[in-house]
Amino acid sequence: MRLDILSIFPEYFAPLDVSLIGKARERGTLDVRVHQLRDWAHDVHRTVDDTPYGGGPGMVMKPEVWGEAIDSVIGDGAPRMIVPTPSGRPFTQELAQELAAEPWLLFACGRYEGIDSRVMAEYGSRLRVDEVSIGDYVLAGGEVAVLVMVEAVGRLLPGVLGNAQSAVDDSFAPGSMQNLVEGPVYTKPPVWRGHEVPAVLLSGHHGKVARWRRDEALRRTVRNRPELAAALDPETLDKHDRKL
Ligand SMILES: O=C(OCc1ccccc1)c1cn[nH]c1
Repeated sequence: MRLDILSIFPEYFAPLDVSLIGKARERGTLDVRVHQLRDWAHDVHRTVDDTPYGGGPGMVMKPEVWGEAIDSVIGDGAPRMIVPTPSGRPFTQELAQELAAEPWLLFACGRYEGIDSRVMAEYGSRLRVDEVSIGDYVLAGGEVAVLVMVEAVGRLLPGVLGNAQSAVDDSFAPGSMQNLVEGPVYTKPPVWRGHEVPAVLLSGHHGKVARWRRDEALRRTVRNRPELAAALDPETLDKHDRKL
């Protein structure tokens, strides 16, 4: 997968050189290219923003700079374009899986009050353009949201995660974990400061362990995410039972 990221703070993406993503890059699974948006701002101050039409506080990112930058980065190619913004569609594990199947993603990091809307309109006629929100809060810019999405997508790529199975069992993963969060996890020692690991997990009885995990996942979902639990139809609950 090729990833292009356009930002006025390319240094935000140094973390992509480490850990899982770093290894995927070394392996060639991921080809990440970070670009300084200001390289396409030609005035002496390399200005990328201006005051908003209609008035109001803050600044808006200029369409000309974005147009030149995107044209230069994509040529006549057609990546899927993702623009992080609080007003976007929710980023979910399902969308992460969808993006993980894309051969080429272009992330446009907005700052200030956002990017002139005509940029998304201009490229929307030629590319799949999605404005995406990672949550209902406002950040200073899209960079951190891109780091979140790149990690969520990158870990789903073949060979990136040590154990491919663990992605299948992720919280929210479509299929048996849809609308469910994962339950508690444990490792050695069997007793720590008087706290014992639930006996079923030491029983070696895989059916009982799977059922216990499903029940704990349900319990935690009801406690922490009642709105998801409400979405669990009896069929899903039953499937868990049948699956076990
Ligand atoms: O703040 C965010 O993106 C940066 C941004 C982009 C455009 C205008 C203001 C801020 C964001 C919050 N959830 N998901 C994304």
